[in-house]
Amino acid sequence: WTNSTERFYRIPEGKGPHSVGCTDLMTENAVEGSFLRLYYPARDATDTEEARWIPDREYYQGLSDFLNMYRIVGERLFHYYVGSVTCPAKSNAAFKPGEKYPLLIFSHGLGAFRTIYSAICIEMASQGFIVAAVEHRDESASATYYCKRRSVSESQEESTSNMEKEWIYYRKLKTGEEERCLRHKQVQQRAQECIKALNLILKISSGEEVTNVLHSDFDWNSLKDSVDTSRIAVMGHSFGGATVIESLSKEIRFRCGIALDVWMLPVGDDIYQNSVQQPLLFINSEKFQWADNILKIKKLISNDANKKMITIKGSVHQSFPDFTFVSGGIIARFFKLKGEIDPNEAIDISNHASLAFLQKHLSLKKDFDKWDSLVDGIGPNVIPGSNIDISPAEPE
Ligand SMILES: CCN(CC)CCN(C[C@]12C[C@](c3ccc(C(F)(F)F)cc3)(C1)C2)C(=O)Cn1c(SCc2ccc(F)cc2)nc(=O)c2c1C=CC2
Repeated sequence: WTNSTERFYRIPEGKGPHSVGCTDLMTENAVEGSFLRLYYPARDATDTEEARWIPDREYYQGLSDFLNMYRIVGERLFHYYVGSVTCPAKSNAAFKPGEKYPLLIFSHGLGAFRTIYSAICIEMASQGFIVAAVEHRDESASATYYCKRRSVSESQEESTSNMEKEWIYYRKLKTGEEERCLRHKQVQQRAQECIKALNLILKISSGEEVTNVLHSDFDWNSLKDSVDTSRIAVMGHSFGGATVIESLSKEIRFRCGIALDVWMLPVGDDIYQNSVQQPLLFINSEKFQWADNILKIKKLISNDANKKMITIKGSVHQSFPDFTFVSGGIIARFFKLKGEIDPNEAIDISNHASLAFLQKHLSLKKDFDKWDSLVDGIGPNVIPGSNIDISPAEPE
């Protein structure tokens, strides 16, 4: 939330050569369907307006639940402070045809949902990626929904659309419930949803007709032959980082992965038996990580030159989601939404390292290799490996 001096806090625009559009896609009228926000290179358009950052008020209710606030308090606070925030992508703007773009699948964190990593997704789209930010239905999102077809009798007049939104809210851990077990089950579902989203986007690129149960005037046929099917990667934050690891181990078409401040708890032990062959970049914040988590990352990296870890100095866990840009003052400090490093600087380091890593492992023909040094942890505010000391304590 911004007080008067910070009213200019906005989610940063993409810095690449392309304008960015975004549109929502939901298939099937069931929880098993796909739900994603697509960010894509768009034709320059002045007439289209920016997309709403948090599109439904139920997301505020879900965030209140997740943050253990009373819904009537949280819902109004969020509506008042961020209800009018837009993300710097043109809603349903015309897709820019003409080249095949690499594809990025993005997986959100615990208590998050598909729209709140727009700074990362918009930057990637502006640099020439098609980005599908999936919304998980594993009850780890603050809120999500699917469209249930209303029975004929209920939909009174023709005018009211015969679709109603069936909301699924964040599932808290029950007392006595073992967290690792729940999160391991959820990460499997999350990986399946990333693979389903991949198949859906490939189906659209192949020219097949898909039904979008969310009626928007976006022309999905314009995406025919738009995806470079040999250049596909998966990216995610925290729980979404664990989803990256699980997705790589299950789907070889994901050529590489990027895990932002990964939460390793949900990852099963089988992963450490060389189940991840693809290149993998871990980009950590300075403050979130702890020894056990770093140990698991190191076990996964173990002497594989294509698996790397870097840490952004002065950053925090919330340096990756968008709240770090739209918040300020006491709230930002109370919830640790910003680190010592300027939020824009932190996200630039993360995005530039990501682009250099993607160029290398997707053999892109771009100039992202100018940021190669960041992937080796060389540059301002970045270090190789982790700042967490895990050397086993010397015997007293
Ligand atoms: C409350 C008790 N506890 C429930 C388990 C939540 C504890 N918590 C720290 C929080 C998230 C916090 C947050 C956000 C956003 C505002 C806002 F006001 F700006 F909206 C405020 C306060 C509260 C910082 C996290 O869960 C951190 N975390 C996250 S945060 C992802 C997220 C969620 C909602 C957002 F709006 C933005 C980002 N994603 C993960 O995958 C994992 C973890 C931890 C392990 C795995």
